[in-house]
Amino acid sequence: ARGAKLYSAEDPLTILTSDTLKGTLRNSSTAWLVQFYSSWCGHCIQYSPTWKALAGDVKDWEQAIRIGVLDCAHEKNFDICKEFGIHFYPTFRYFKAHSASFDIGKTYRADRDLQTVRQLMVNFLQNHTRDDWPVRCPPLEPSRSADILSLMGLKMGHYTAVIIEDEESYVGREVMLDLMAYEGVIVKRALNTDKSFLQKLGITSVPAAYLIRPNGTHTLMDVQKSLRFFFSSFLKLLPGVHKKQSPAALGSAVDTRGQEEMEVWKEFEKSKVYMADMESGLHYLFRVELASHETLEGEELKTFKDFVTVVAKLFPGRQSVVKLLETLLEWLVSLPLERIPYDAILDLVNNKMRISGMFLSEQLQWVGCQGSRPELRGYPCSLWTLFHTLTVQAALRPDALANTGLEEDPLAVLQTMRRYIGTFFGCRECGQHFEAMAKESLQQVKSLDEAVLWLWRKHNQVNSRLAGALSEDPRFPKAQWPTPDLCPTCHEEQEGLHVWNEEKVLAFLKQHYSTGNISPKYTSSSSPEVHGGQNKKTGLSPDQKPKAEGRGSPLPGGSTAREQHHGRNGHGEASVDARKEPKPSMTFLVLGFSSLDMSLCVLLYAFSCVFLILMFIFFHMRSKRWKIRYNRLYV
Ligand SMILES: Cc1cc2nc3c(=O)[nH]c(=O)nc-3n(C[C@H](O)[C@H](O)[C@H](O)COP(=O)(O)OP(=O)(O)OC[C@H]3O[C@@H](n4cnc5c(N)ncnc54)[C@H](O)[C@@H]3O)c2cc1C
Repeated sequence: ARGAKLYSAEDPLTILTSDTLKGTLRNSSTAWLVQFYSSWCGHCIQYSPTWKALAGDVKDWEQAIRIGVLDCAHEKNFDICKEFGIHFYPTFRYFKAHSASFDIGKTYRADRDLQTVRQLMVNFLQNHTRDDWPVRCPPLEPSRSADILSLMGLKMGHYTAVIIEDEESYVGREVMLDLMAYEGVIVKRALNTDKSFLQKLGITSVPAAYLIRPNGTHTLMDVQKSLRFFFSSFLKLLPGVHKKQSPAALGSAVDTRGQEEMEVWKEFEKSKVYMADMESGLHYLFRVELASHETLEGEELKTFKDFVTVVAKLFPGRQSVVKLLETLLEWLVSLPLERIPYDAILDLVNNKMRISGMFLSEQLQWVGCQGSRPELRGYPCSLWTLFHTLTVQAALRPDALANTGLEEDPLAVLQTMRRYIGTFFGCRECGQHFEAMAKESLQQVKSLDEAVLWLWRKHNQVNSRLAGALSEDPRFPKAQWPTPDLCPTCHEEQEGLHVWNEEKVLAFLKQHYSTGNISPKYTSSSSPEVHGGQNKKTGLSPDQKPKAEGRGSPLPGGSTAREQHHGRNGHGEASVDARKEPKPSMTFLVLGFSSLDMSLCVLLYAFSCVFLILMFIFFHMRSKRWKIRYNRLYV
């Protein structure tokens, strides 16, 4: 279980979860801007300071529009992110106020600078109609100059500030929203189109602000700079102007329970590759990342099939996992469908048919990929590890892809990776960067060895781009890899400059990502005791037996790793894990059948009935004709 550490309860925004999201949005009196992020996504990590700063900047607007976040990498939220159709991170959704029915919101690009997003928020508010206007939001339309002039000299008991600006300006609307939570002042805006009005107020440049005092006297507002911040601060500091009591209900949606969990640090050797990382990566990829797609068809299905082909043939994993991948591949190849509901694939990945010796753990066990904080490393690290391993396996076992249609292609693994990353990888920015690198040089790769080196080179390019970024784990600084302590012979110097000895690098990569260097330590057991009735014959090879420490080892608070994975909260109550809810499948003779299986059965049953009836009619007619022809009506 990984906690939502990018944002905390101290930040001026609402942390939403699967328990609170729908209830918060349904019929809300305010509009909402929600960022669906993933705590492992580097771009989300980079963007989080801007999002927090934005939330602080518009804190006073919260009775009109509010800022929220939901971590799709938190296991508790997997299903809700799927329901909302979140495929990439970060995804920004805008939800109108007073939406009575289920609404998945409108997506827009908000990973931009703070001012642009703030102005987008103003536009969103103005998209409301009179009927669904957020109750406490002031009208944002400009006032007529005649209406403003009629206020002059009136004793109203409060200040009226008028921002005069041109049509494109957002300053007036922003100041109106900044002051909506304050008593003793009303802010209006007027456009600079009426020249005589400007003359009467003595305004020569816009934006400008005019102040009508509670006693009716009026004057130009005296601020040093004609900026939103200067106007708003001036008004907030006027005598008699103070903040209204904020409704106690605000912030009630915050739920950070279960997010403070810490995992025990697992000792590991950096010269090894860990099977637990790759299995955890496959678990996340099949059960979370791909599961956000309702169906696979066209290019997506082709990409998925090629990906399964490559992993089924090249993944040097435990027999139980390889069997699952091979079964999935056989099923995909034998199915002539052009469109596959992802639930059918999930049924297979979850082994609903209870096929013996087939199993992929549902535990996230990061070992070589564990981070010093929960939001760091994890899944993207496991994906790199998996693809490096696959390129090396393809080079070490060139016949492994025989009869798959990919056997002749030295680029098979890299092209599959490229398409997977571009189509399904949740971090869209990463996909775009990777695609740019592939476009530039992938075609130059002519052999399986060159493929291994290409991926190594590109990974190092990413490492150097991300060095010092917020997504960098301080305990695992981004460096050119392999570092001299791992491979001294890989490094040389020519005329004082560092150069790679690529021959040695290739040899090192082939050793590092070989089967012999993959440690089974910390891999989860697939025994029936732990996994509720899974088959006893898991097919583990003797050297790949998981060691004792991997089996539900105790974690802080007395919970096991498995319990943590399933979201045990801080109060010792097992939290509801919606993903674990049984899917509507039928149990017949102790076998699990999916709805797809049942539909096929019914279809086949109907076909056999029709076939038998036709056979009966055919033989009946033939025997009748025979009787008539030989005049044996008595037979
Ligand atoms: C295809 C792809 C593109 C990405 N693009 C971005 C991006 O644009 N922006 C962003 O913020 N994040 C991106 N990420 C995530 C980022 O690269 C890291 O995976 C993430 O920051 C976690 O870093 P890490 O410290 O675990 O090491 P990782 O970079 O994930 O490396 C994992 C392990 O691979 C080994 N390794 C390191 N370098 C090499 C190498 N050159 N060759 C072989 N093995 C190596 C090391 O053992 C290391 O621990 C991308 C991830 C992927 C899979």
